[in-house]
Amino acid sequence: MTPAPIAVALDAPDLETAARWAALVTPHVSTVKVGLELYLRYGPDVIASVRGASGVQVFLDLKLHDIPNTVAGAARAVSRLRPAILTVHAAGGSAMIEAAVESAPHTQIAAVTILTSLTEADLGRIGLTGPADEAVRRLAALSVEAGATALVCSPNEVSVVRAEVGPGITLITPGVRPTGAATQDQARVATPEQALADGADLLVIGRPITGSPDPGAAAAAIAASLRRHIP
Ligand SMILES: O=C(O)c1cc(=O)[nH]c(=O)n1[C@@H]1O[C@H](COP(=O)(O)O)[C@@H](O)[C@H]1O
Repeated sequence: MTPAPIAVALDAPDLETAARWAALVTPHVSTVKVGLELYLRYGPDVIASVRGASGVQVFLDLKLHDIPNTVAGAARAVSRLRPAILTVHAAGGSAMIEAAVESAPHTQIAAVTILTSLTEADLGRIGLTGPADEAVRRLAALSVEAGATALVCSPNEVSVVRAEVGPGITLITPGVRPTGAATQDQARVATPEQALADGADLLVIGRPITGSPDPGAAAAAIAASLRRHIP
């Protein structure tokens, strides 16, 4: 069976746990995601550990956000690890996104638009007044113009972003919660089935899978539900 278009967020405190989660979920999902917690603790070695024998696609979520020269150097430094995807913050601007794209030619650069943990009230407080989907649409357009071929947004904005950027861009949505699951610190959320139906290409799901007593079974259940809803 083809693995489901899910990136499991391996937000673990230690490498052994992350590698165990990765081994349990890789039969069911296309991708595993390494974020700041693991990378800052273990560095580049973490990539090989979670890739394991399966050779699953690794998404390196470092959310780079700095001046173009610094981001270029950082993207170059991690591109030798050959992550399939690397995140940068869209709010770093066009030149910064271009620098990342040029410095990591074998990695897909994904621009994070507006964090899924932010409400519209939070956005107002940081000076981004107006509906979240308008800010997300604007950042999405800017990022694609700068050469990003993937975008990160919440499932609530995915249809607006798809209409803006067309079919060729990979849309990645965190803020995904199966029906009844706790929202935790996520603010703009939807179910996996809804996110996919609205046009997402890859769903980022962490705690609803890794917080389960059996992460392999939790990943398999979500994958099966996606197959039932979207053939
Ligand atoms: O870039 C991301 O992956 C990301 C962007 C965003 O806007 N929101 C967001 O939650 N994420 C990441 O997606 C994962 C979500 O994890 P859960 O909330 O546990 O499903 C975490 O690893 C976050 O770092």
